[in-house]
Amino acid sequence: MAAADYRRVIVKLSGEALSGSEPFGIDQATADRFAADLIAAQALGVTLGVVVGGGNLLRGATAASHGADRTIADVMGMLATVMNALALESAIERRGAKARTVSALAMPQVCETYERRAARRHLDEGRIVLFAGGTGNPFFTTDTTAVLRAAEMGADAVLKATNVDGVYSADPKKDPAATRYERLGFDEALDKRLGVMDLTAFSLARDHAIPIIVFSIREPGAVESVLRGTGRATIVGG
Ligand SMILES: Nc1ncnc2c1ncn2[C@@H]1O[C@H](COP(=O)(O)OP(=O)(O)O)[C@@H](O)[C@H]1O
Ligand SMILES: O=c1ccn([C@@H]2O[C@H](COP(=O)(O)OP(=O)(O)O)[C@@H](O)[C@H]2O)c(=O)[nH]1
Repeated sequence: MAAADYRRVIVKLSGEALSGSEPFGIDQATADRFAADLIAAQALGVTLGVVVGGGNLLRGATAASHGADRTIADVMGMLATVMNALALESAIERRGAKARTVSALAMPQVCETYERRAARRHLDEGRIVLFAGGTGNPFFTTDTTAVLRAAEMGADAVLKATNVDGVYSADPKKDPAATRYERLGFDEALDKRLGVMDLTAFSLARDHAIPIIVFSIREPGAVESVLRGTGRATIVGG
């Protein structure tokens, strides 16, 4: 299937990307640019769910390496994803499109609690659904959350929007000689332990035959270009 044929996708947005050129936190101008990008992608007739990370605010494993209790640190990481989702939700709504944050951690004063059927209905009705709170469990990542929600929502693909323009033979930030793949099978990604995504996420995607498209969110309009099949990206398992 060409990327342009996808009807429903889950966009995984790295938390780090939301800080824009700042070292930390939520950069409103960047949130606004992502909102514009998502709305442009939706205008192609694609229904969109978004899983946002929390790395711009807190990563559980990093906090634990500094002495925090891992499970508590992971809860803090999941709470960070809720803040990011709310920032994106309001940026999308400021532009006049409909968005709904649903959280795997119940916080009824803040947003809807994730429930599979209700979330599917929001997508069917054309709302951009922001899946917050990760899976709701420690020791998982938002990459795994994106694949999980893609399986539950009946999505055709996960679009992993990050700070690299695809999957490389090694981490391109550490190895300047690393070469970029255009396409890659799940087994190869798993066997070679290509670190762009965690192995739990890759294996869940393989089990459910959900392709993962990795691309850079730095270019404005990147989500739309990937959906049109014109953007620079690596397709894993497609
Ligand atoms: N084989 C690889 N190909 C591409 N990127 C890789 C690879 N191995 C590690 N990476 C790293 O994965 C990161 C992208 O994943 P992402 O989930 O957005 O960030 P993080 O893991 O820091 O939260 C990039 O910063 C990149 O340096
Ligand atoms: O199901 C999940 C998803 C996320 N997290 C926590 O939330 C943090 C932020 O998510 P992630 O690191 O995936 O964000 P990203 O790297 O995309 O910014 C993680 O470090 C974990 O501590 C978690 O505990 N369970």
